[in-house]
Amino acid sequence: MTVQQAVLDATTTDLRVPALVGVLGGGRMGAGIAHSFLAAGAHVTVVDINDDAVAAARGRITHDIEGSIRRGAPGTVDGWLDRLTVTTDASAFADLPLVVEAVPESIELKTDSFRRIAEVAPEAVIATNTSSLSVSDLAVTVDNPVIGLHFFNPVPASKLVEIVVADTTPADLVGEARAWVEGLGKTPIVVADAPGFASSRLGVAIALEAIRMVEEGVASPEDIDNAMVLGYKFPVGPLKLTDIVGLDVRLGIAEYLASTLGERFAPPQLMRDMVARGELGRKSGQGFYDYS
Ligand SMILES: NC(=O)c1ccc[n+]([C@@H]2O[C@H](COP(=O)([O-])OP(=O)(O)OC[C@H]3O[C@@H](n4cnc5c(N)ncnc54)[C@H](O)[C@@H]3O)[C@@H](O)[C@H]2O)c1
Repeated sequence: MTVQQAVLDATTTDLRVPALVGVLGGGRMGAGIAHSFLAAGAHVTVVDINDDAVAAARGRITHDIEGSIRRGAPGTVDGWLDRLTVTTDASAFADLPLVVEAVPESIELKTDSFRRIAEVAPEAVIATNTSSLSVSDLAVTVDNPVIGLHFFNPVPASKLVEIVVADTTPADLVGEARAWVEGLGKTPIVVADAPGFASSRLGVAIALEAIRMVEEGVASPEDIDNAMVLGYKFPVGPLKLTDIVGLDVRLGIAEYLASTLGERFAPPQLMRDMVARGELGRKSGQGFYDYS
């Protein structure tokens, strides 16, 4: 289907997201983001780095589509796939109104990616899925309008999207982004471009205090998690969640927050020791809990 046909289609349907959406990087998050926009009726173009990555991205998105159809979403797997293009050719982003950047978390890689998007789509809104980098620092590399759209993992099941407002984000784009997120069936929260945004900052703060409590022998990991699950209705305790996210990942975030927001985010010694021992949580078989 041509771009023009797609736009024509969109004018006859009731889309609450842009009719044509690009996603740079079809990994864990990019594939989920592509799936969400497909579910909302958009035509989605995913660009990844080589043929293997393209095949893997297509596989992840197809898997998510099959899940949606199984759970009763309208249409057929093939019908959804007709609206999906996965390619290594970034010029496929030409003329798209929105490109979501979901490449790995590296400032060099992301600024380079922003420039590549701007070259082929100088008018596009660029939305970054960064979980920790400054959106304002990324935005200065291009003339395009830029905003943060911080999706959560796994994207299909997560209802939250943080809209991160950079220094240069146009005010009307914040309202548009809210409408897009609602159009995806998710709930937006709007946050300033501060380190850790809202979710990582608060989530990591609670986890660090829980780890200090284990370190000080206040209670066992199970009992600390139960305090929050049963006492405060957390769906998962802060230590179990740290195991799921990965102690190394959370250590990196804590170090970044300590360097930007101050000593209150300094990682506890127990956390450093566990990471040094390779106790990274669920993925390594051992964290605050034993998964072996
Ligand atoms: N994984 C999470 O839980 C999570 C949650 C929220 C936000 N994020 C953020 O989302 C972003 C992506 O994370 P992820 O977990 O999906 O990573 P990932 O490693 O699963 O996927 C990254 C994808 O980008 C592709 N890629 C690498 N270099 C590229 C390039 N130059 N051009 C095009 N594609 C390229 C890779 O081939 C891969 O498919 C990061 O900024 C991360 O911080 C991750």
